[in-house]
Amino acid sequence: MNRDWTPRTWRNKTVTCMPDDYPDLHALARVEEQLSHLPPLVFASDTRRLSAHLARVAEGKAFLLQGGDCAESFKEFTTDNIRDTFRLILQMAVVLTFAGGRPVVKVGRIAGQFAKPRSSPMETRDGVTLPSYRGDIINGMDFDARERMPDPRRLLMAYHQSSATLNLVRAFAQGGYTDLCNLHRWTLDFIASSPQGDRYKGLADKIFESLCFMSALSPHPEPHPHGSGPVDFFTSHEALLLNYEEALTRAEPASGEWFDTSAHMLWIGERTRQLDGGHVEFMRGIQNPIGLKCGPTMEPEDLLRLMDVLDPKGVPGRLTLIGRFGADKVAERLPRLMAATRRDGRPVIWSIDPMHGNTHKASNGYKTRSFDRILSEVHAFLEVAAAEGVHPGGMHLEMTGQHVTECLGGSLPVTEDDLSSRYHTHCDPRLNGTQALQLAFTVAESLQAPRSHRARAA
Ligand SMILES: O=C[C@H](O)[C@H](O)COP(=O)(O)O
Ligand SMILES: C=C(OP(=O)(O)O)C(=O)O
Repeated sequence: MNRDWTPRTWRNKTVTCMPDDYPDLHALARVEEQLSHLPPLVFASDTRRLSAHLARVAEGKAFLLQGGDCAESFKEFTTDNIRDTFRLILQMAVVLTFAGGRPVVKVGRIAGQFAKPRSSPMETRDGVTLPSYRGDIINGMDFDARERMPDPRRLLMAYHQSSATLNLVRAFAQGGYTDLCNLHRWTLDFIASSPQGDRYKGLADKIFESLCFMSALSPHPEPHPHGSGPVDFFTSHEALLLNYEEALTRAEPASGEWFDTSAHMLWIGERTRQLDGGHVEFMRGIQNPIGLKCGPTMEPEDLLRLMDVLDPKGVPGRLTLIGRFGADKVAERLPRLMAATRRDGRPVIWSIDPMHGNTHKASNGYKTRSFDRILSEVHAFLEVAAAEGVHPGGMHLEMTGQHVTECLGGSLPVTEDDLSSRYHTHCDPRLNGTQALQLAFTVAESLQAPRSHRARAA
């Protein structure tokens, strides 16, 4: 246990990307106090179970799929949105499990992903400058001076929405709500129109046949003919707003160890990973499994020093390194980091976020990402991992089950002209359901190849 750490020690450090313009600091302190008495959102026992699953990923015996909204919002809080994201993660997991022959650990960017780090604290439109939108837990998205003012009541709203979201997700997960039949229906469109259609179709058909076979064996008839019973599904978000995280951090009665009960897994963003900063200070003391975004400016020495603070003993499953370099930089920047961790020997997980290094502005002004570049970064990650002899442990995606038009391309191509039709994200562009599933199939193919070799060799 860290004797010099408490949930508040981050307050003695410099923090970046947190709002410092609350108009009423007493109101903020009252809300923090209120939050600290509210029930935990997740239990330490469930968080420990995720750590055990992640330890298997670290051993190369499982794969981590982490995905969901860029930013959850109060406006888009509907049963359909939650159900569709949950179902999409399950469907992708089936594809990856079938192809990779390894269990997939399912972690949503959900039930707490409300705070966003921004490149610029201010935004100017038509000569008017206001504070940037920082996520619904801090301020509002409308370009209006009142909305853009940080409001502490939003912390409570985010807590309650997270609680309701968790309630729904637990019900889906426990009720065996998997509806995997849809996998086949969902794939049909993109399989038909994709140049790689036949390859995907072969895999989709095999999966569907296996699901039908399992269904025939199942002693449970309707209502979940192709469900696989309860599933383990975990939540995660970026630990950006440290006063919120502090208020939800509690000592486990039996062990006295500290758990951040706002989510099972938390991660440190690319903009807040300073070794001596408040975010690293906070994260070093909690027992939750943690993620660390690793971007193109990170040097091997930076990474090893961060590992010394965040995972000094090399606990399997404790630390997931989430690369996010960009398709044009990954092949140059990733190998030296992977080589450094391999030489170091601590059993970290390597995962890839192919979203955050691949954002650009379309000619019509929309912030977007190209599916081809996303795919290219994932492929490069798999190739580098193979060359370095490191397990490609996971994938971290901004995605939604909704049929949005936010990222360009895919086999049912979204064009620049389509972007305006269903662009609903509150911050960055997400893969839609079809694009996300196509990505899962493509990765599955790569994971399948070494497995087929193993099977033939046996
Ligand atoms: O999701 C991540 C960040 O919050 C986002 O990429 C920042 O975007 P910005 O550069 O528009 O501020
Ligand atoms: C802000 C994010 O990513 P990054 O820190 O990698 O930019 C994110 O994942 O929401």
